[in-house]
Amino acid sequence: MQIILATSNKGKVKEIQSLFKDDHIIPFKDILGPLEIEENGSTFAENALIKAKTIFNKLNSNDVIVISDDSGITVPALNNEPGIYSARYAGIGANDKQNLNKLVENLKKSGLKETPAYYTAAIAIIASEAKYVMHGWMYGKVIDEPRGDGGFGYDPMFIPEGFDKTLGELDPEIKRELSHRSKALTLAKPIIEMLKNR
Ligand SMILES: O=c1nc[nH]c2c1ncn2[C@H]1C[C@H](O)[C@@H](COP(=O)(O)OP(=O)(O)OP(=O)(O)O)O1
Ligand SMILES: [Mg+2]
Repeated sequence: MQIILATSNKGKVKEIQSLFKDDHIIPFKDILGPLEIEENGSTFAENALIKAKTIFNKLNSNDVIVISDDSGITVPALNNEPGIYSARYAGIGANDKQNLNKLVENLKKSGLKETPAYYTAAIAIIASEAKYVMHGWMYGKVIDEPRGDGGFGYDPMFIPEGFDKTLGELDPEIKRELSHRSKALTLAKPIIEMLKNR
């Protein structure tokens, strides 16, 4: 049984592999090469399922477990932007830095130096005759002056609840314990164990 990760995001690969130290988790690119997947769902869960299903179908094997992650940041004071559009906030094909800069600009335009925000992760698992989605959230605030270069994406502007440093500045171990991704993957773990052993 192979465990395949249906993501092209290196930051996610690193975090997910570090949460599954005892398993060999293979990014799909190592088997299928690079692939663009259209994420046209209207929720994190739908998009996670689209990614996992696309890779599961391409692999065409009953002997794989495919895991995907669809995630993003939501800022209630900005009409819940960017939410499921986090990866394309500054336009289709935008990189992490451009997306972060766009969120910083929009905070400044609204005169918000800081405001509550949260990350959501939907983790989908697809295997032969099996389909699951789990969610996790991390609450905190975003600031209009990004700090640090740890993590990825919007991390330099996100301060988790109970801290005064951004995820760009904090030890990666703290994100590993608290993140939306780690919470959803904690729920995913027993399901993956069951699928490995069935
Ligand atoms: O822990 C996080 N720390 C910082 N930023 C984060 C995090 N989690 C999601 N994000 C942001 C990055 C990206 O702007 C969007 C995810 O978009 P999303 O489509 O799920 O991922 P992606 O396109 O980078 O890779 P892929 O679809 O191949 O999994 O939310
Ligand atoms: Mg994506």
